[in-house]
Amino acid sequence: MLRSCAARLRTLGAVPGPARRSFSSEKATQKDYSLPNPSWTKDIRLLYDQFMKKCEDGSWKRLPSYKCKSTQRVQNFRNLFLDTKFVEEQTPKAQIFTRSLEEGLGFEYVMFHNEAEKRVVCVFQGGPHLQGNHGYVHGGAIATMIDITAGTCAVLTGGYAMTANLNINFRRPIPLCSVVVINSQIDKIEGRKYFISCDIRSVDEKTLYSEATSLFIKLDPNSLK
Ligand SMILES: CCCCCCCCCCCCCC(=O)SCCNC(=O)CCNC(=O)[C@H](O)C(C)(C)COP(=O)(O)OP(=O)(O)OC[C@H]1O[C@@H](n2cnc3c(N)ncnc32)[C@H](O)[C@@H]1OP(=O)(O)O
Repeated sequence: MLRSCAARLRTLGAVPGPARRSFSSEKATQKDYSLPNPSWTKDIRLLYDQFMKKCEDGSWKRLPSYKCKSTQRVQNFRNLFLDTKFVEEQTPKAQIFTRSLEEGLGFEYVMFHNEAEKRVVCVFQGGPHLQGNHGYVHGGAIATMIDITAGTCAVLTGGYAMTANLNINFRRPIPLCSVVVINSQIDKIEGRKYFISCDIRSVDEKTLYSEATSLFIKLDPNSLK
């Protein structure tokens, strides 16, 4: 399976040659990485198209995704929660972890948000550099995807929040280079606490790969700096 995955990526030009690095130094920081690219398989394109159709009546929205982008939301976060010295010295080098690998090799995904249902769905294709056990996606990569999907759900519902607790049951291993659907929804809000559940299923919904519950705490500007 890994061989076919690498061959497909090579055909698509997504596997780097010896002189290229895994971590990209490209300047295209304004590129929207949630749009289809040549490494996307038929499955992720199909789901992308289905969700884009659902976006037409405004009930769902595709969420753009950047390596690093200075949006108003990011500026506000910096002002409220980071100290000035850190911002000046470190944030110019900062990049979104899940967008740091070369196209097709790591985290390929697109998220959709349904505001009325307080749900975020992420369509995810785990590339060959996310291997844990042979032929399967690493559990840490799965946890990362659950965290960012649930985290996005929390932030879009309640504002800046951080993961306080994340419990995952890994039910079935996720084959490398396959496409899965990560579904997150807010179960309960208690003050600053956002309880969010998440599951990961196969495209045909028959296989449940992972289930998770999480707690996100809405940030208090006075408690972080
Ligand atoms: C368009 C695109 C949109 C983009 C969106 C961007 C999405 C990005 C997504 C990125 C995703 C990536 C995300 C990441 O990678 S987040 C990275 C991993 N997480 C962290 O590093 C967080 C570290 N922890 C903290 O900083 C603090 O503990 C926080 C901020 C969480 C709370 O400290 P704070 O000082 O503020 O609050 P408090 O201590 O007064 O607690 C408040 C209440 O909460 C209860 N409590 C606290 N902890 C726990 C616990 N573990 N279990 C159960 N309960 C807990 C506590 O008992 C209290 O309850 P009560 O006594 O009031 O009843």
